[in-house]
Amino acid sequence: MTGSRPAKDFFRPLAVGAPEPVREVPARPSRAIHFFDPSNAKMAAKVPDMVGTVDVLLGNLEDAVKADNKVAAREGLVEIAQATDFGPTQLWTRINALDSPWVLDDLTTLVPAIGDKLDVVMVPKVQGAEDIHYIDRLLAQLEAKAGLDRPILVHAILETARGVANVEEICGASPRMQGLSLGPADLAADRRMKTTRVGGGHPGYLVREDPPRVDGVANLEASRSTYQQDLWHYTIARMVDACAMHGIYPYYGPFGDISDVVACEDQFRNAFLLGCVGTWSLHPKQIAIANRVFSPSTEDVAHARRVVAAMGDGTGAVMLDGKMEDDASLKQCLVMVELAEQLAAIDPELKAAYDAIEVA
Ligand SMILES: CC(C)(COP(=O)(O)OP(=O)(O)OC[C@H]1O[C@@H](n2cnc3c(N)ncnc32)[C@H](O)[C@@H]1OP(=O)(O)O)[C@@H](O)C(=O)NCCC(=O)NCCSC(=O)C[C@](C)(O)C(=O)O
Ligand SMILES: [Mg+2]
Repeated sequence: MTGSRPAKDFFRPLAVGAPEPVREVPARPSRAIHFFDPSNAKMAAKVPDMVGTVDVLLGNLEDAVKADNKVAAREGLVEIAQATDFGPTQLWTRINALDSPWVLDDLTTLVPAIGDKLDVVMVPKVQGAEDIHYIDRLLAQLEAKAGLDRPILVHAILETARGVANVEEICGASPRMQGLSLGPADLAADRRMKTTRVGGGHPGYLVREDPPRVDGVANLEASRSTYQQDLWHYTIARMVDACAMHGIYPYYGPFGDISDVVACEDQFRNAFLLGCVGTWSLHPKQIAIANRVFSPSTEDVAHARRVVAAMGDGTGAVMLDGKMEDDASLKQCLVMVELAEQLAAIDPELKAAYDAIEVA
């Protein structure tokens, strides 16, 4: 069984006339998912000029949009999407939560009006496979009615303890599943964690080095180094495994301290190293950080290409710079090389940088 459907039915459209589900989620670059509030005139005005500068533009309809502006945000998104040629940039939306009074109108308005331009619908506060099944069927019905020829994909935000506990079944609930993001603010609240920040670390979450000992007696008065730990490590790691298992993509999420660009970059890089393919950008200045962090460095690409070249048919073990490389490290390097190729295809600056690498 795949989700609650037998394997033979998993890739069948869920409504007569709906497009065929995808067999494999396309690996489209999505280093930054840039959030904007379509009801905010100043933000909305900036969107057309952001096309081509960011991998994903996301019209946000849920939290951070005032209740009084929900209709204006929905209508604003329709207007922007109809008036804009998005070129290589993907258009996503975050709909309101499934238990909210707005979500049904979000979907029944957006799919007929701009379904042909929407790549992904992000669903907040997903608790389990049943939430994805609901969206899956509804999207199929709306796609069929609108005569769409490709399915809109679904991205779930992990922001409840139940969602985290059910993460594997959420990822496998539908062929529409494109990926997952961490929702650290709602998740912290739901878990009764004691951080009031939107993502990022916390100075209280640390380990301390052992006290020095003199003649076997600990000197508890001595000053000792402490090391801040990552509050989100467990959840991101679980998310990465669940996504990899199902062939879909994990993303970090929001970093709310917009002014702290250094810590933002660190948090993004931790997620990149653990396997995430991208993150969110809440403010234009976070786009460059995400693009930089989620693009392999030229040093990493150069090393990866050297290993690929040195490994010949891909089997056996070789020494490079005093280090052993073998079939498995080759696979690690291929991850880097393939990502670099995908990004070079849409980012001319990166392409030039990667093309300039000389394999020693
Ligand atoms: C943080 C805020 C309030 C600072 O907004 P500001 O106006 O104070 O910033 P600024 O630096 O003064 O802005 C400079 C210029 O950039 C514009 N601007 C500013 N931001 C954007 C943007 N995103 N896109 C396009 N343009 C933007 C802004 O309008 C202004 O334009 P101007 O020069 O013409 O005056 C603002 O950036 C913002 O509202 N960002 C989006 C916030 C958002 O989407 N939050 C929801 C996602 S996080 C979340 O939901 C949690 C989660 C996952 O659910 C869970 O963990 O549970
Ligand atoms: Mg949230």
